[in-house]
Order: sequence, then C-alpha cells, then structure tokens
Amino acid sequence: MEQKIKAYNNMLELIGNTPLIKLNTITESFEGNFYAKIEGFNPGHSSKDRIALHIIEEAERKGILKPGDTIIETTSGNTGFSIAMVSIIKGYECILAVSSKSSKDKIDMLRAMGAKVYVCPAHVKADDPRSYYEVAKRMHQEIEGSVYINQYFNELNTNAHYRTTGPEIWNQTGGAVTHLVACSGTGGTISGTARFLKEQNPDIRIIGVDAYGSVLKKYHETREFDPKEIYPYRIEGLGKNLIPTATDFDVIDTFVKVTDEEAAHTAREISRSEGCFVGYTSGAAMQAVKQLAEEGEFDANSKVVVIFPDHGSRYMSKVYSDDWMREQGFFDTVHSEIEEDIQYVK
Ligand SMILES: Cc1ncc(COP(=O)(O)O)c(C=O)c1O
Repeated sequence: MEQKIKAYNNMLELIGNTPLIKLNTITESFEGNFYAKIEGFNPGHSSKDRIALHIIEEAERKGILKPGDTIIETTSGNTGFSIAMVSIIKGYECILAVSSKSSKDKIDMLRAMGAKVYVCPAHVKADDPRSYYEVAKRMHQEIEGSVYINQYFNELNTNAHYRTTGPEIWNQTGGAVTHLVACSGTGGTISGTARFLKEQNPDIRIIGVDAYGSVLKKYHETREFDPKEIYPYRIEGLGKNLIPTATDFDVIDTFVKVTDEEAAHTAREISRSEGCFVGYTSGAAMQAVKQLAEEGEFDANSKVVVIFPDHGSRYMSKVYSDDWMREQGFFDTVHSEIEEDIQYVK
C-alpha cells in the first residue's frame, strides 16, 4: 500500500499560525489573564516572515517580480533574514542594508542565508547618505529589475498582519481579547493586528511599546515630530527616529516607553520563568505589561495578548551575555549581578 508522506512542501508553508501561550509565573502577581503570541515559532524565527512572504507574493501577483530579480531592504536583521529565506525558496537575489547596531550574530545569519549585506552606521540621521535607508534607495536606483521592500513605508507590511496576526489572535482567544500589547518599530505588527481586532471589537485596548530615544510616543500624543526626543539607545527593532507610514497611529490607544535596561532584564526573566526563550523586544513588550499592571490598567476580567516578536537565540552576544550586560552597566543596584551559574570542573 502506498505510504502517504506527511511533509510540508517548503519552509514557507510554516509561516504564521504561531502559538498563543498562557503566561503563568511572570504575571503571577498581576490581575488578569496574560497570553503571549510567540512569533519565534515562525520558520525564520520572527514575525517578519509574515511580511516578507506577503510583500513578495503581492509583487509576484502584480507581475513586478520576475525570476532572478533582486530584492532590496533595510533591516535590523529579522526582516532581512525572512526576505533572504523567501528569496532562496523563490529564486531571487537578496541585498540587505543593515544598521551597525545589529548584532554580529544577526549579520552572520543573513550571510548564512545567502544575502549580500551592507553594514551602515546606526547613529546618523535618516537622510544621511550613509544611513541604511539612503543606501538601500541608491542600490534600488542602480540595479535594474530590483524591488525595494521599504517596510517602513509599505502598506503591505501592515496588511500582512491585518490578514494573519489579527485573525489568528481573534480566533485563538475566541474573541475574548481585551488588550493587545505590541512593540512598534515599522508599526506594521501593531497597526495591522489592531486594525483587524478593532473592526471586530472597537473596545479592545491597543498599547504600543516604544523606546526612550524614539519619537513615536510623543508623535502619537501631539502629532508633531520632535527631534529632541531622538538619542541613541541599544534595543534593536523598537522605536524609531522617523515617522513610518506603515504605522496607523489612529488605531493605537496609547504608547508605553521602556528602558533598554529593564527590557533586557525582563527578556532574561521570561526565559528563566516561563521557559520561553525570547528576544530583546519581547522583554520590552513584557516590561510594558509590568508597568501597565502597576498603573492598574488590568482587572480580573482582562485577557491580555502580548506579542513576543522573535527568538532568543539571536541575542546570545547581547542580552544573554553576562559580559555584555555588565559592559552596559545593566547589573546595578536595582538588578544585582546574577549568581554565577556555571561551574567549571577542573
Ligand atoms: C525584534 C523586533 N521586535 C519588534 C519589531 C517591531 O515590529 P514592527 O516593525 O512590525 O513594528 C521589530 C521590527 O523591526 C523587530 O525586529
């Protein structure tokens, strides 16, 4: 009798439908019920798989992309990895302009996935010719038949989450979700997901997470771009020094800012308390949940969904390195240095 082979046709079929997992320990003292959407379960280990697949398939559908064409993007690492993965399977060249703030692990991973990488200085203005935005734009002009994903200014980024992340959360919670807490970088995740959820139930509270050193929170409150809000910070993928059109500020109720230090410690705490190995911005999102709980945002009936955007393995030389934490001054009086857990047997 012929055996039925149970196999996926390729990695792309595994994108999306990530699990929603109840948080138990880290939220123990808070009122309400808390669930994490674990985007590290995507085959490229982050939520960016969703937008890479959606944007590339839309370009194919419109006849913009032909076999062998080049896909160009700016990225803090995750989007690049996802685009490189989709490009391999679909047969495109992939060029990535990345920020020098990205971890070495991330850059090496992009190279491992066959991408051509340009590392650009992180602390220059967005319109500086050395910024990764300007470098990507230039490459796009120079390379014939190239497609520039432009995730910060591409409505398809937001649409990808409107079509996938939003409906998944609605179905996984049986429509009971009361709060969404999500990081905002391009804003695609929070805006697309929120737009879908608010269409189902306009009372769902949408809370964006921003970094100190980013303009997003102030812009949301005043609709004014304030350059005085901008200064260097460490966390990658959270906050921005410009206003992305992929962000729909109208569907976000409020923004919460978190520090680099608290986000880093909270990422480590999630891993150690929930057994869920997550990235730096997951720590930021969870830190925002902690601050909101302290402010009395939740009650016993709250069903809070927090999005954990990527997997912890990408941060071994950053938040999961004690040396790095020490160099940043993150082991201070509030967070004393963790006990030495490694025993060297001689
Ligand atoms: C690790 C990480 N977390 C969060 C985000 C924010 O997601 P979005 O760009 O959809 O706002 C990004 C985006 O670059 C990211 O790389």
